[in-house]
Amino acid sequence: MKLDQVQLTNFRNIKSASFSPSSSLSVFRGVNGSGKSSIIEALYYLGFGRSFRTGKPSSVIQHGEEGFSVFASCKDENDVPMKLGFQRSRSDSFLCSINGEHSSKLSKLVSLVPTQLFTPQSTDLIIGSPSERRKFCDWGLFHVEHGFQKLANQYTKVLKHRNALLKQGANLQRPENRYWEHIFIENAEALSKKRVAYVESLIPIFERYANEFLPDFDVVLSYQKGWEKDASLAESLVKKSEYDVKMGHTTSGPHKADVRLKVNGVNAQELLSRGQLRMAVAALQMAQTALFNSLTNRKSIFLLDDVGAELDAEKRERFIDGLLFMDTQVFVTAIESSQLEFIQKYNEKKMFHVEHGSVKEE
Ligand SMILES: Nc1ncnc2c1ncn2[C@@H]1O[C@H](COP(=O)(O)OP(=O)(O)OP(=O)(O)O)[C@@H](O)[C@H]1O
Repeated sequence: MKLDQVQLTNFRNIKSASFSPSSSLSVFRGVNGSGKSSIIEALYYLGFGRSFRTGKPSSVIQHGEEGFSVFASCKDENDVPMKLGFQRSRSDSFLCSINGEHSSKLSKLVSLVPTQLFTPQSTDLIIGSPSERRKFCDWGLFHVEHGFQKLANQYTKVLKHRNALLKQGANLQRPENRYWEHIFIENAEALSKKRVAYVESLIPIFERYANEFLPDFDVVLSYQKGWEKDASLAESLVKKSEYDVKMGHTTSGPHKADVRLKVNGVNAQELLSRGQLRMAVAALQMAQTALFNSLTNRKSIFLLDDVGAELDAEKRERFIDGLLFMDTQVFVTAIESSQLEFIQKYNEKKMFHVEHGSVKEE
């Protein structure tokens, strides 16, 4: 999917803006507060239906206005034109639209716009909680495996049910609860199997990028299933049954899984500098992009906000080179053009100047 026209209305300081991005690289330049990140945030809405900067959607709506909208026309993989949109109002309701058809279901829209984001905060993928890494893994699965979302939703439902039983002090090993335990294990193992297979496919691709971005380190990626290594989930649940009742929730299962990154044998954050952590994130996202391309034959969108922050010029160039090589549609923001001198070499690019919420092609 490539966006060829974008229209924003009442989005933060952008009253109304319309631009035609390059199918390859689009660069947005402007001073602090001009509206660059808002453009990235608006595009992110098409890929995720939410902001990456705030959990309060009303903060995104322009002061004094009732709602914002993001519309894009694009071409799908078979070059068929499509019109996509996302609107949100202060009453907290949202509406997605695909070729003029409105819906309050997000999954169809976001499945059409596979998007990844890299910002100075992206190191959270490594130093943040395991849920960040599960989300990363599930993004890939959502976009490559039809039916994955249904499986993940089903698991969340049965987990909730199991936790409710635990809160009531129920012993889940007793015969009257065996049915629920069976359903839980079945769903948990199905979800876990998908994740294990996905990370296994990702590892060799990631290692290639890690060698390129962090050549001085021995970087190892692995998946931890969320229960004892050498036991089955059923065995772990039996072992933890008393503890789970005491805690009032389930402490084994894919909701406790993690994707670990070890560098020279220790956790990545113990050894890598902030810039190196960013490079590790870049390698993970490049690997995800490459795997997505090879499994789906589709192309994705990559948003790079504030690319100058803590990535040296050579790494910035390597990152963007790699993404463009994979035919990704890349959107980049930067304050200074000096941060992106290397982009002179790309023939296919568009430069935009952002000033007080207005966007002009240069
Ligand atoms: N709901 C809103 N309505 C109107 N303006 C807003 C709203 N939310 C934020 N702003 C303003 O929008 C402007 C653009 O912010 P944005 O983060 O997009 O800037 P930026 O160009 O990325 O800046 P920087 O280079 O500092 O990161 C800021 O001046 C901000 O105060």
